[in-house]
Amino acid sequence: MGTSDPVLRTLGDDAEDVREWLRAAAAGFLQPAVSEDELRTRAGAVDPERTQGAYADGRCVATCRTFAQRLTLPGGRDVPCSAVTHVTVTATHRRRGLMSAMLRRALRAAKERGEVCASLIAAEYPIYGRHGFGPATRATDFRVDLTRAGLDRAGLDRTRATGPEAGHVELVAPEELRTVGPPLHQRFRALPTSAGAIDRSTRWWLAHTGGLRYPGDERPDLFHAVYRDRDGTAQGIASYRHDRRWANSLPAGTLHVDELTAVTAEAELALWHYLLSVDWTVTVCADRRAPDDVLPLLLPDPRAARINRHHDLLWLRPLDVPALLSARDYRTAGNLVLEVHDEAGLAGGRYALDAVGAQGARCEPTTLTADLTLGVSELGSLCLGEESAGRLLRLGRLDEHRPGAADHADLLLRTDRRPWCQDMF
Ligand SMILES: CC(=O)SCCNC(=O)CCNC(=O)[C@H](O)C(C)(C)COP(=O)(O)OP(=O)(O)OC[C@H]1O[C@@H](n2cnc3c(N)ncnc32)[C@H](O)[C@@H]1OP(=O)(O)O
Repeated sequence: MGTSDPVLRTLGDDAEDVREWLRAAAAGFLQPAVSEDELRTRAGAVDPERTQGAYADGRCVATCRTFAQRLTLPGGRDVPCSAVTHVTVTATHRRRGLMSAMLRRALRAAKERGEVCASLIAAEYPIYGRHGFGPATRATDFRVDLTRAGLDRAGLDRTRATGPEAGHVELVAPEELRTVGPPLHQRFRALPTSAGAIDRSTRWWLAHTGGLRYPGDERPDLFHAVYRDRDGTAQGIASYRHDRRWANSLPAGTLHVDELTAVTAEAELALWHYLLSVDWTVTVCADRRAPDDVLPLLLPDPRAARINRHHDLLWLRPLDVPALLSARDYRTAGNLVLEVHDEAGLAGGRYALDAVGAQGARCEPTTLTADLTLGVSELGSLCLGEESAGRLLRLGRLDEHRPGAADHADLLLRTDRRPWCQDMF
C-alpha cells in the first residue's frame, strides 16, 4: 500500500499521462495488463479536460471520466447530459473516499458546463444512490424458445410479402450500416416515445460495425439487416450473430440479437419476424430490450419468450431541475410543486411544474407550498416516467403534503411507452 495521500487532478495533454490513466482504469476493471495497441486505441476516446485521476507515489490509483451525451426525454426533445464512466479505484486504495471525491468534482463540473443531468450504468446497485443517481430505465433480457413459440403464419406472410406495397428486409455490409444507421438512429431518438435513448458517436458506429477493434476483444462480426419501406427508405435496423450450430446439434443453434432499432411499427414487426425465422435457429436471445417490447406478443405462445433478466440500466442524476422538467412532455395538463433535497447542493430547491400536456411545460423555482418532498435520486428515477411516485410513497421514499399528490405526479410523469436505453457505455 502506498505511503502518501492520493492527490486528485484533471489529466494534462501529455500522452503518457493518458496512458498511465488508461492502465489504472484497466487495473480497476480487473485487467492486469494492457497492450500498446489497446492503449493507442482507447486513448482516442479520452478527453483530458473531462478526465480525472488520483495519484499516489507517482502512480495513478483512481480514475473517472465524463463525456458529453444527449438524452431523449418523453416527447422527443433531448438535453445535454454528462455521461460518467471508467469509475475505478485500484484495489489497494479502496474505501477511502476516492470515488466519492471524484464524483463530487465531476458533478460540479457538469453543473458548471450547463449539463442538465448526469448519467451512468452502475456496476453495482448500492454505489451511486448516495450521490443523487436513481435508476431511470429498466431493460429485459429475453430468450425465445422457437420450438415452443410455433410459427406465426400471418407475421411471416407479411414479412415475405412482395410487390409494390411491400417493404423488405435486406442484409447490408458494415460500411453501408455506417451510412444508414446514424440518421436512422437520430430519427429514432427524436420520436416522442423514445425517452431514455442516448446518442451514438462515430466511434460507437465504428466499433459496432468492426471498424474499430479493441485488442483482445473477441466479439464476433455481426450481420446487419435493414428494413426498407416500399419507397426504399430505411425504417429500421437490426444487428445479430449466430453461433452457426444446427437445430439438431447440442446445444442447438442460437441467434443473438445485438440491437434492433425501428422508427415505424411496420419495420419493428418485420425485423422481428425476420430474426425469428433465420434457419438453424432454435433459440433467439435478445438482451437489453425495453420491458414492454412487442417481442413476446408477436409469438403465438408469448410464454415462449422467457425473461432471463430484468434489470436497471440507465441511472440519472438531475443537476438542473427546471431545465430537465420543462424539456419533457406530460401525459396531461396539471400543476405540481416539488421540494427536492440534494445533499451535494447542486439541484435542491422548491420547483413549480406547470405542465401543458404534450406541448411541454414550465418549471421554475417557487415559494408555493410543496405537494411532494423527495430526494434528488428519487427524482432521477421518476423523471423519465419509469418509476412510480405511488410506489416510492409506499416505501417512505417521498413525502406527500396533499392527499393524492403522488397519484397526480404519476398521472403527469408516467409514459405510455416505458423509457428505454439499449446502449452500454
Ligand atoms: C459508472 C461506472 O464506471 S460503474 C464501474 C464502477 N467501478 C467498478 O466496479 C470497478 C471496481 N470497483 C472499484 O473500483 C471501487 O470499489 C469503486 C469505484 C466502486 C468504489 O471506490 P471507493 O473509492 O472504494 O469508494 P468510496 O470510498 O468513495 O465509497 C463510498 C461509499 O460507497 C460504498 N461503496 C463503494 N463501492 C461499493 C460497492 N461496490 N458496493 C457497495 N457499496 C460500495 C462504500 O462502502 C462507501 O460507503 P461508506 O462511506 O459508508 O463506507
